[in-house]
Amino acid sequence: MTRAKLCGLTRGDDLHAAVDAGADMVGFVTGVPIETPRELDPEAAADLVDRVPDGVTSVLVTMPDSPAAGADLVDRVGADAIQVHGFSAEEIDELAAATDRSVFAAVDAADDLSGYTAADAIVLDSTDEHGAGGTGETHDWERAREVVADLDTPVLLAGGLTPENVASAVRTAEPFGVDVSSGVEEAGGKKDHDALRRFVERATVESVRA
Ligand SMILES: O=C(O)c1ccccc1NCC(=O)[C@H](O)[C@H](O)COP(=O)(O)O
Repeated sequence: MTRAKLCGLTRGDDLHAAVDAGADMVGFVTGVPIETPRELDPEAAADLVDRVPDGVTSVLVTMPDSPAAGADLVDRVGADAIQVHGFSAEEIDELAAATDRSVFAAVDAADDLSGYTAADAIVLDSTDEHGAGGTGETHDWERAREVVADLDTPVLLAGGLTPENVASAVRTAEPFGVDVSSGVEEAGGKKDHDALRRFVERATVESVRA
């Protein structure tokens, strides 16, 4: 069954709704050098991470200055996994060596991914000029399908997914999982609880049919 990662959570009631909707992974954005309504300070992220139930993977989403800084931050926040945007394959190697948490490499779908072998998962995203995610932009799902087929590493398809398009995305790319943030918001940083539920339902129903 396709896994669902619900990302950019900033409020306790949104976390609760994401878990109730059936999220496999929940993401919290901390330590990014761009303006985003989804950013939390590390203490607020740690507080939400503490409230993630067993069986749901907590993910720190960040853009650290160095692999060592990423390893320190994920320890401080206490998340199960660290998702890093904007790192080269060599920096992902260093991060994986510096932490015992899972490492998700968030990369632009157009990038060469062959070197990212140390990552536990690839988040295949649409990124902005800084390498940041949360863009709400889709990318070529046929190319994503080739990436999924070529890599041994699990791929989370991200970028512009919504409750309306996620079934088609899953059918086309057949990823290990899907990742959404802005497509399930009622306003910047605030999730629409009905959209969270519909997103997970449609992502997983489609994968059962496939
Ligand atoms: O959400 C942000 O503002 C953000 C900023 C900097 C780095 C990453 C960020 N978000 C990552 C995600 O929320 C998701 O992993 C992914 O990019 C999907 O975003 P969306 O296209 O909004 O569904």
